[in-house]
Order: sequence, then structure tokens, then C-alpha cells
Amino acid sequence: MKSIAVVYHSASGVTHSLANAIQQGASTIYNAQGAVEVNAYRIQPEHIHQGRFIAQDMLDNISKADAIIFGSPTYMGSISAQFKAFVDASSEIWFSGGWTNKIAAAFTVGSYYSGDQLSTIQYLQTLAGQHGMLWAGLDGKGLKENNVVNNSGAQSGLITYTQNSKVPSDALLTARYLGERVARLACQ
Ligand SMILES: Cc1cc2nc3c(=O)[nH]c(=O)nc-3n(C[C@H](O)[C@H](O)[C@H](O)COP(=O)(O)O)c2cc1C
Repeated sequence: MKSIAVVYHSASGVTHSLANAIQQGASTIYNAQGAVEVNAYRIQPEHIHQGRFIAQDMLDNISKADAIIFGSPTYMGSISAQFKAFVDASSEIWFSGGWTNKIAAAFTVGSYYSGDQLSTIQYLQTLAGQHGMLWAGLDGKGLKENNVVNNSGAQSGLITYTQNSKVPSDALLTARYLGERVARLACQ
């Protein structure tokens, strides 16, 4: 069975709504061994002590997945400090190459249409590169074939923004599609 981890930080719940849609999308994919297993891990305040991410169990479980999808709200043009604490803790895994050749993808949201969310995705792409992971962006052809509207036009990862503290409906569709795509790639 293939498994996917969605690891994210969300202070006020918007990134969480995208993580849910990604999880739903990934859960629709089956291979000969059955459904793809999808586990979501939300970084919580109690996982961080004196600035350090300390939830070793969570890191161990994430490391068992075939693909990892990273999600963070855009804070000041980058990932949130909470997500960075998780990232820094992953340096222990870097030493053993534990995430090498796993599939990676990413999503982010900001309150502005163009609030530098691309910097967040590009940082997460760098993180994946540091770990020797294989990057899965959003493929334009697949989006079209699945009738998904990706209004932001971002293809390196899912980028969206908030309207009245929610993401537009096309972003949720795109999130579902990203989940499906990563699950399909994990099965290949
Ligand atoms: C400290 C801080 C910095 C932020 N910086 C940005 C930013 O650079 N660009 C942007 O578009 N939105 C920015 N925002 C808005 C958040 O990205 C937005 O509210 C997002 O939906 C929060 O996600 P969440 O509900 O998952 O916590 C910032 C919010 C906070 C609290």
C-alpha cells in the first residue's frame, strides 16, 4: 500500500481547509493493493518547545510515507515560523537520507492575491531539494483534463488567497487535484 503524509501549519484554519481537500483528493486513488493511505499532520503549538519542534513520533510517521505534501500559510513572504521549526527538525532525517526519492509537493495561502506566496512554494521546493526528494508540481494538462480551474496559474505548487477568510472554490478543487496527482505518482 502506498501512503501519503500531508504536513502543515495553520493558525486560523485556512491552510487546514486546503489540507482537507488534498487529503480527500488523494484518498480517491487506488492501486492493486487498495486505496492510498493518507495521513494529515497539523503542527500544533504543543509540538514546539522553546522554538524547537519536538514531536519525534510525528516525524517518524511522516518518514514512513512514500510522498510528503508540505503546507504553510505565507507569513511575511515565506513559511511560518512554526513550519520552519518542523523543517529544522527534519535536518536529523537529512543526515540519514530518510526522505531521499520520496515525492514532494506543496501548498500555501496568503491573504493577498499576490502576497509573495510564490516565495513560500519556492522555499518548500528548496527544502525538498535538500532532502533529495522528487518535486511534483501541478501539471497544466492534467488540470485541464480534470476540468480544474487553477486561477492563480501557479504550477510549481498550489497558491491561493483568502476572500472573507476562506479560499475561493477553485482553490479547493485544485487542492483535491494536487492530492490525486501526488497519490497517482506515488502509485507509479
Ligand atoms: C505574521 C503574518 C504574516 C503574514 N504575511 C503574509 C504575506 O506575506 N502575504 C500574504 O498574502 N498574507 C500574509 N499573511 C496572511 C496569512 O497568510 C493568511 O491569513 C492565511 O490565510 C493564514 O492561514 P491560516 O488560516 O492557515 O493560519 C500573514 C499573516 C500573519 C499572521
